[in-house]
Amino acid sequence: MVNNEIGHRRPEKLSSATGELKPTGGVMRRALRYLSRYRTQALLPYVFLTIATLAQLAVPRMVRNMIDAVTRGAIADQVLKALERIPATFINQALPRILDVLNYPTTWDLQQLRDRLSQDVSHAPGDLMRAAIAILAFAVVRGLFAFLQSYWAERNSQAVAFDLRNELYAKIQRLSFSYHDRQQTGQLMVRATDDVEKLRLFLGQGLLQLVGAIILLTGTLILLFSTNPGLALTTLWILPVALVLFAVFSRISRPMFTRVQQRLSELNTILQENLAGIKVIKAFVREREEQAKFRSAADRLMNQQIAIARLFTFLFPFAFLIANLGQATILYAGGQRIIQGLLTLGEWQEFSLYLVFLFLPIAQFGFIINQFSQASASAVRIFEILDAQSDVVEKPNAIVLPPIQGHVKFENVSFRYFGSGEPVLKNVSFEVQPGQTVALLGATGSGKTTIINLIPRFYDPTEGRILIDGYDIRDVTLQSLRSQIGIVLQETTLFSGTIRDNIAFGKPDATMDEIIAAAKAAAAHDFIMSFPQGYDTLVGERGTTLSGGQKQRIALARALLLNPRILILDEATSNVDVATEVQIQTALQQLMKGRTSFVIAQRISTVMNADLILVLDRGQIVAQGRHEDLLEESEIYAEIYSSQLLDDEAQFTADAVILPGD
Ligand SMILES: Nc1ncnc2c1ncn2[C@@H]1O[C@H](COP(=O)(O)OP(=O)(O)OP(=O)(O)O)[C@@H](O)[C@H]1O
Repeated sequence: MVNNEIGHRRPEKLSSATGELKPTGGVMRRALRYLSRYRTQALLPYVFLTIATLAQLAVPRMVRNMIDAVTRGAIADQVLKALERIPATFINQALPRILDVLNYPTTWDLQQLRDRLSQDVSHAPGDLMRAAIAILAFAVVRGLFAFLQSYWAERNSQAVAFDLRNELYAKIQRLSFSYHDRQQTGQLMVRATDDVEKLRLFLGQGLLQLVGAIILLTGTLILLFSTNPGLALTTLWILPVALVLFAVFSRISRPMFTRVQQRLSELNTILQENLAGIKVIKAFVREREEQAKFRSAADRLMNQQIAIARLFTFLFPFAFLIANLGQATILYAGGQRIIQGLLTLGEWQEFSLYLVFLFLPIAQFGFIINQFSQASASAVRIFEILDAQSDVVEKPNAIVLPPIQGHVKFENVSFRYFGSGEPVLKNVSFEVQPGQTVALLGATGSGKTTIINLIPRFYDPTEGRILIDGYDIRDVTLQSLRSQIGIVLQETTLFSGTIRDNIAFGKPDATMDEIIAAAKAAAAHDFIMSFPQGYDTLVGERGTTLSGGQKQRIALARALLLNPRILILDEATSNVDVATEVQIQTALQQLMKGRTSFVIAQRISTVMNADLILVLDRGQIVAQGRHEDLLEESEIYAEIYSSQLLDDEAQFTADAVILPGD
């Protein structure tokens, strides 16, 4: 038995539509690695931040110097005036006490004291000026480095977002069909845009704020304790209280942020489906219901966001209460120490300012934790995609498929879609010689599309194997395999751009002559030339709208340009008129000539001309052979022939009549 190991492989982690996965520290470490790719550039904002924070920390000390200079000068002035009014005998008696109270050496005489007091008075304006200039200088340094820090942080985080978006896009492109079968487009879009933005915000701002807050907190504590350990101790109680407060808030808010992302994804899914299916909605007059569906999703998103806003309106009053209590403690305990002569006015003010610096980082921690929660929830959602394993993987030692002849062999191929119990294909075996045309016939859901999806490895068989020119298609590189297979599906997708770009989609370096030749063979040249801009006519979302038949012929030209040895066609001509049908029919025959072609047949002519007809019934080949033989041998074929194809006979006759002269 040939068991396909790859076919059994399932994605390790299924991307959850609900995003209920728990964020882990590991994902954030991994996200940080994206930042560390930028090495020195990634460190710059942290260097600037440290300088700006140190400048910020210096300011209260300058304020203290300023106040102390002013009070010293003012007190000296008053003492000088008092000394002039008191008789010298009294002063000389009390001099040692006076010197002691003023903190001067008790051995000084009156003249020395006077000189010193005059000096204090005359120095005060200079000290005041110097302190003011220092405050200004520190403010300038802080502002300048804060600017540099923000600029580089933004630059780096944008670079990370750029990398992540590109990686996500590349991965989404690489993931197999079965992954996309299970994913909602809206979900993928939110992950590639909004989730990347959330992670970027944390890497750009949150992380920097965290480091800034840690420096500020540590610096403040060191300065407080070095100034007055006793007073510092009295303020410390606010640290644990604030930490508990913010921890509680972050715990409550974290799941709320995850729910916001889910609601946003739901809203996007509805929006995306509605935009893609706008015609169906209008045709079935479902605008009102769809609007209601959208509105209710928008409502759920809004409610979730309001819930978060409500939570945070509670946080601020609490935070301010703690800050004010801290201030009150400082004012009271500091005031007492001043009365006892243990603290200067300047130190009192310095403490009061540093207290703000103590509280600020703690308040920031609350926000940073929330930002971290949001970012890690988003990172989980992003890495889920990046880690998703494609069901169709290229072997590490895959070889390049050499130019093929087009011999195709299915050996006992069975296939089951992910999540579906019953196999959709059972023991399918057939062989096609180079250049032959294979027509696939069968009731709807019998497995025709599934068979053709296996040839370019959009899915891998669950059992059995497929050989092209004797190569197991799982042993060759996807690029070399798919580039030799041309596919024209019923539903034609054109991309925004010119007609020329669309034809050259699979071979961008094609010359204009090659493009025109392909268009002529696909019976598309004439209608293309009827547009004023010819091959430069814009199509796609904002360009000229082409008819179904025109789009199909562009798709044919696109496949023809690749000159593939194997061709896969899903015949559908129901939406075109007889003349176009004939043109397409001719183009198709042209296209199939000399190539191994697999056609999901709708037309009797295709079936009658086919070298091999595969009749499918519930995933099994119930008959195979040529038309004449099958008509005699297979009851089921005769039935399909009469019920599904015979109706086309009139059409076929009409085509046949027109064809010779075409
Ligand atoms: N992506 C998918 N995931 C799960 N099941 C699928 C998927 N695509 C098709 N199926 C199931 O596999 C079976 C075969 O589908 P397939 O599209 O191959 O039939 P078909 O013969 O091409 O039908 P039709 O003529 O209607 O296009 C069906 O029962 C279908 O429901």
